[in-house]
Amino acid sequence: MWTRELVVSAPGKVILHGEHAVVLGKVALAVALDLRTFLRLRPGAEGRLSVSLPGVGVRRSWDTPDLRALRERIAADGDESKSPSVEQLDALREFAGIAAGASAPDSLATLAFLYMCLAISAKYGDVPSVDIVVCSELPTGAGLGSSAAYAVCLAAALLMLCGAISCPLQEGESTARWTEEELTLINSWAFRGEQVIHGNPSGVDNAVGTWGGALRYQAGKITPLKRVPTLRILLTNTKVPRSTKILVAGVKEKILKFPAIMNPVLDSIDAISQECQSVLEAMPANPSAEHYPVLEEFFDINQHHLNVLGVGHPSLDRLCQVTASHSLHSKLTGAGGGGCGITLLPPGQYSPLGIFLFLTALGGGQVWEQRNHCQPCSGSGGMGGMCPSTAWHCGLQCVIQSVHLCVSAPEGTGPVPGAVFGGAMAPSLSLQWLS
Ligand SMILES: Nc1ncnc2c1ncn2[C@@H]1O[C@H](COP(=O)(O)OP(=O)(O)OP(=O)(O)O)[C@@H](O)[C@H]1O
Ligand SMILES: C[C@@](O)(CCO)CC(=O)[O-]
Ligand SMILES: [Mg+2]
Repeated sequence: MWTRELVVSAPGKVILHGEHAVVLGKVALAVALDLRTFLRLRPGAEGRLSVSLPGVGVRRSWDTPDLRALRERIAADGDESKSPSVEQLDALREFAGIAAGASAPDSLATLAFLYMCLAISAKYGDVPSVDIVVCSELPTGAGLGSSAAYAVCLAAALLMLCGAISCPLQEGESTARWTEEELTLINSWAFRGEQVIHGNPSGVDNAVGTWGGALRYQAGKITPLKRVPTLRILLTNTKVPRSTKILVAGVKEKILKFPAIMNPVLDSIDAISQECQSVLEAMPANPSAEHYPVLEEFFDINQHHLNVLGVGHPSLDRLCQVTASHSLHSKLTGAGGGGCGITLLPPGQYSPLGIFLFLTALGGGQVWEQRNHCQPCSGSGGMGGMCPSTAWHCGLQCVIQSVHLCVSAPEGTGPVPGAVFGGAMAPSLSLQWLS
């Protein structure tokens, strides 16, 4: 099908409002981040399928006849148009030597890979003889949609290998994207990958990973936001590990235990998302300061709600306290329980140096982190050709916290180090040549 190596890449995301409530059908607002996951595809030895996931320490290789036989075995245990069944996942675990109930990153990543590979090839084609490497700029399990970006890349690559979607990249082109129809199919399979990793995903993360940009998501309905103002958001990684699957299950339990208490909280989060959307769409491209107090209050109220749902963490409380002492407002983003928080930065008030100075209080010293880039390049870097180059945010070495500044539009206030999210700049799923 192709002669040169290909790279599929998908963005991570930040949820502004609506995490957890969106699982129960409420509205969420989310934007794509310019931190991406990259999947490299290379033709493999005939009859072998190899996968390497350096971010989670996986390196596996299987004979394709064995995978075909496994595929036949699990076909009877599930409906191909439906979600992965317990029986199918049990059979895949047994095949891969994964203990029942294992939820370590490597186990879930391998299971999602096997499920998607076999389910997609059963429906559209044959098990491919291919070499796959996935690496990411996103921290794993920190609320930035690493699982969804992984699932989106896998879905796109496997569907393309099986001929269910085109290979849109032509010689002479550097980057290509799939059609809306193809993206819809990719998104639906990425959702299934998320089901393997998350248990009960809403679908918002894979939607952002597929389409990029800024969007409103509710019960499977994806609506791009009409106008996205330039917002500066500070992204702070508490580095406290957590699992979205466990946090989502915990919220479900709480709702079942106290429905009369918890349902109004979910309704209130829904209202925050909707009000926030109205404010964002009413803001001009370069927003004046008057809208910020409202957005800040939304952050505060939602953060309290998320604590009520049981997905807070002392590290996130600390982020809120430290930023509040500088009159800034923060909330968790993604599943919570640690991971990342976001802080709204009103225009013109803080320079990167100013932010560095007050955030030292959070980390007790150095707060900026070396960011790993794994842009596709022709070098023979550590990740099998996806050469990880490095850059220092603001030139300051960092040990404890990772911080990204985000803006949503290229005409934002000067070159800001770190991540860019939202609107026109937010890149969607894409396909490139490796060299
Ligand atoms: N680069 C990667 N390679 C392979 N698997 C990955 C990669 N990144 C994430 N994963 C899989 O996704 C899991 C983390 O997903 P999880 O949903 O808990 O966190 P997240 O997606 O980063 O955060 P959130 O869901 O809150 O946005 C890991 O345990 C691993 O199985
Ligand atoms: C916590 C959650 O709402 C967002 C995780 O990024 C889960 C989901 O929507 O699938
Ligand atoms: Mg996830």
